[in-house]
Order: sequence, then C-alpha cells, then structure tokens
Amino acid sequence: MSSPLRLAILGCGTVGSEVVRLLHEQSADLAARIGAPLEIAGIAVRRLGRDRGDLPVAPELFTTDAVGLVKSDDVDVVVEVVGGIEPARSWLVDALRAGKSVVTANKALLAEDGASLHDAAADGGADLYYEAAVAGAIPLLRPLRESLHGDRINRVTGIVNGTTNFILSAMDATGAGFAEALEEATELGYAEADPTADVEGFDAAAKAAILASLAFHTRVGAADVHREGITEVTAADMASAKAMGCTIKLLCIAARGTDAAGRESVSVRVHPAMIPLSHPLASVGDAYNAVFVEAEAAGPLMFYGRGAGGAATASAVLGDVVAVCRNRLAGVRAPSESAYADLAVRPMGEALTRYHVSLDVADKPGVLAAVAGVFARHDVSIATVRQAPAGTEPAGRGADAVLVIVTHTAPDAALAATVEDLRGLDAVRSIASVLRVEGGE
Ligand SMILES: NC(=O)C1=CN([C@@H]2O[C@H](COP(=O)(O)OP(=O)(O)OC[C@H]3O[C@@H](n4cnc5c(N)ncnc54)[C@H](OP(=O)(O)O)[C@@H]3O)[C@@H](O)[C@H]2O)C=CC1
Ligand SMILES: N[C@@H](CC=O)C(=O)O
Repeated sequence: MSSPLRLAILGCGTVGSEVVRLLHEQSADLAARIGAPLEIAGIAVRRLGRDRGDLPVAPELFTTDAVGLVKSDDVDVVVEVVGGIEPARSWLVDALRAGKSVVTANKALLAEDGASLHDAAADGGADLYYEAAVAGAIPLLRPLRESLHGDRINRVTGIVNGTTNFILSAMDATGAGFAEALEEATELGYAEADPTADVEGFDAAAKAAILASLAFHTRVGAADVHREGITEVTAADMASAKAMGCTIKLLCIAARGTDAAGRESVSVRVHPAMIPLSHPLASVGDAYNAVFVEAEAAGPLMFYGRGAGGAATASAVLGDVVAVCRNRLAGVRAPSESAYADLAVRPMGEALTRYHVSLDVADKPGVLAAVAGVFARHDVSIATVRQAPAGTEPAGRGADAVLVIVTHTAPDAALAATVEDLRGLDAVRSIASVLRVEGGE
C-alpha cells in the first residue's frame, strides 16, 4: 500500500457532507481499490459555527481558508462541492496549475468557463473530473468521454434536472401546486442554493452545454444554449397534455444537423416539451433523470438513475476520486479535453421543432380555414387538428370552441411567428396553450 493521498474538500453542504460520510464509512474499501489510504487534509466551509450533525470528522479539519487549503503542499486532490463561478474558478485553476487533481460537481462553472479549467489542467498536467456535474449519480460523462469515443453521437435527449422533474411529476400525478412541489424538492436537497437556477432552466442548460461539448467534441457554453424553464407551465397545459395522452417534461436536447448554409452544426436547447405517455422519458418521475444517447454505430442508449440529492451525487464524486487517485499512483492523467470539431451552434430559430397549439375560438364558419391559412403562410404543415366544444378542454372564458393543432416539424422561428399571427386573428379569442412536442430534429 502506498502512502496516504490527501484530499482538500471544498464545501460541506448537501453533497459535501455525504462525500465526507462515504469517505469515512468506506475508507478501507476505497484504500484497497486505490492502493493507498485517503486522508482529509481539510474541509473549507463558509460558516464554521454551522451545526453539521453527527458528521464523522474531527472539528479541527474545518476551515474558512479555502485558498490556504488549496495551496497547501500536502494536498494531492481538491474536491469542489461549493458551486458558483467565483471563488470556485480561482481555487480550481490554482489547484490544476499546481498539478493537483480536481474533482468537481460544479456544472455552472464548467458551462460558464470550462475552457479556463481545461486549459489549467493541461498547463499543470493534472486530472479534471466532473461526473457529478450532470445527472447526479448516473454514470454518463465517462461513457461519453471514453466508451463512446470510437462512435459518432448524433443526438442526446434527456431529463437532467431533478428538481423540475420532481415538480412536473407532482403537478401531473396529484395536481400539486408549483410552489408546494418546489418547497418539497428544496427540503429533499435537490434544488440549487438559488432554486431559480432549476426552475428557469439555467441548471439544465449548463448540463446541456457539458453534454453537447462531450458528445460533439466542440466547446459549447451556457450562453450557446437556448433556455426556457418551467415557470410558465400551467395546470391547463398539463391538462392539455393529458387530453392528448401525453405529459410535460423539461427536456435537454443536443442534436447534430445543418445550418441554413448547409454546414454541419449543432442545436442545443432546454425547454418544456410534451411527450407521449408511451415515450420512455414519460415514466421518469420524482427527481430521477434519464438521458438518451443516439450514436451511429451503437444505436440508442439510455442512462437512468437519481439525478440529484446528497448521497447519489456523492457516489459520482467518490467514483471520480478513486479514478484520479489511481491515475496519480500510476503517474498518468486522463486524456485532455477533446474539442477538435469546433462546430457552430445553430440559433433556436433554425432548430426543427413541432408545436402543440390550443386555441379558444369562435364557433362559426370559416374559422378553421382562417387558422389553417396562418399556418400555411408560414409554410408550417399541420399534422392533426381536433375541435372540441368549449368546457371540454382548459379553454379561456368566452370561447365557443377549442381547436387543438399539432404541427409537423418546421423551423422554430416559423412556428413562433405562426403563433404570433394567430394572436391577431379575429376568430381567435385567446391562445390557451403553446407547447413544443418532442420529436423534432
Ligand atoms: N444538491 C444536489 O443534488 C447536487 C448538487 N450539485 C452541485 O454540487 C455543488 C454543491 O451543491 P450542494 O451541496 O447542493 O450545495 P450546498 O449549498 O448544500 O453546500 C454548499 C457548501 O459550500 C460551502 N460554501 C459556500 N460558499 C463558500 C465559500 N465562499 N467558501 C467556502 N465554502 C463555501 C457552504 O458552507 P456552509 O456549510 O458553511 O454554508 C456549504 O458547505 C454545486 O455545484 C451543485 O450545483 C451537483 C449535483 C447534484
Ligand atoms: N439542482 C439540481 C441538482 C443536481 O444537479 C437538480 O435538481 O437536478
């Protein structure tokens, strides 16, 4: 057995406390798997006085001096489970440049400025591992960055935010209110420190950027991702989806395609979408995540598991700790970032999507023709149209009837322009719901 490897743990909240607990409970197994025991050199936190329950760790290991801990000569591995951009970025860049291995769960930082971390890792000849940053416990990034490196990935579609999946599942199953479901997700440790990151789609967009970068060998940042959250999904939308034999999920979609000039490019987006109940993602409930990867030779692959929560995420962190420690002992490092393809990210307007539009209309001759004319003017083909009497659908007040239209795929800009024009049509009293339907490019 080699001499101990020393870990600096930055953060001891929902995830960090479980990392500390697992390091303690599994110390003998971890040492045997790595070939060296692990020792905690220190744990950086914001509040020294915070009650940390019965955490099995000596109180003198806690410090508020994260910088000092990261710079300490007797630290081999830095585990960052604090979150946010600064000061986490400075700590990790310093650690990597100094040749320390880094394990982080910080998707916000990786999506905002992954380049700084990858460059620092290359400069310092150090390992940068971040399995926990996307889809919690699910082994997903290592398959993308290692197992599938001999294949060509064409599309990644997934539910990658546990909090919003918890909320939408509750709204669907029990009709629970948005606020009530969010409060429960926060109590269960799923939500980010600021849950706006979850419900407005920022967290899923960060994960989409990381997934797209790995899948397409291209640097994709948070700003490249089209993002819509779930705050505008209403009970009426959910009822519309149910009436169609569907449910609503916040999807992350990263797809290869061609841009308007015919060049190969990628589309990366996060938005709520209707999916049929027969779709495998429809049954992904609670805070679970699931990701479909469609690869040219491998075909479809599905990854499923707990996407959030302290213990689940700590499992992924510990897996990375074992990997970087083995690499240190073997004197090797993981292959560096693969971003050679340098593909452009297409604007959302060029993405091929499908819409489900529910309109409250006057029940009189010519209405259907007028509505269909708007779709035709934008070169949007209608797949199905259904008319229901008012009251049988979640229609607005004053409507005589409800028209439910589902389109074929079309550029998102054409679909959005169609909806805008429908608003101005005399026969349309109001637009009860507009949702994208999974099954575009
Ligand atoms: N929760 C989850 O399910 C998942 C979280 N993640 C990611 O893991 C990371 C941690 O998340 P989570 O554990 O939920 O977050 P928490 O808010 O529960 O914990 C954050 C920890 O960081 C400490 N901290 C905050 N600011 C500083 C600072 N300036 N210096 C030193 N310590 C600081 C806090 O200290 P103190 O305890 O004193 O307040 C706390 O211990 C984030 O990047 C998150 O996105 C990834 C996957 C799942
Ligand atoms: N807040 C995130 C935590 C995991 O990444 C989520 O809800 O998925």
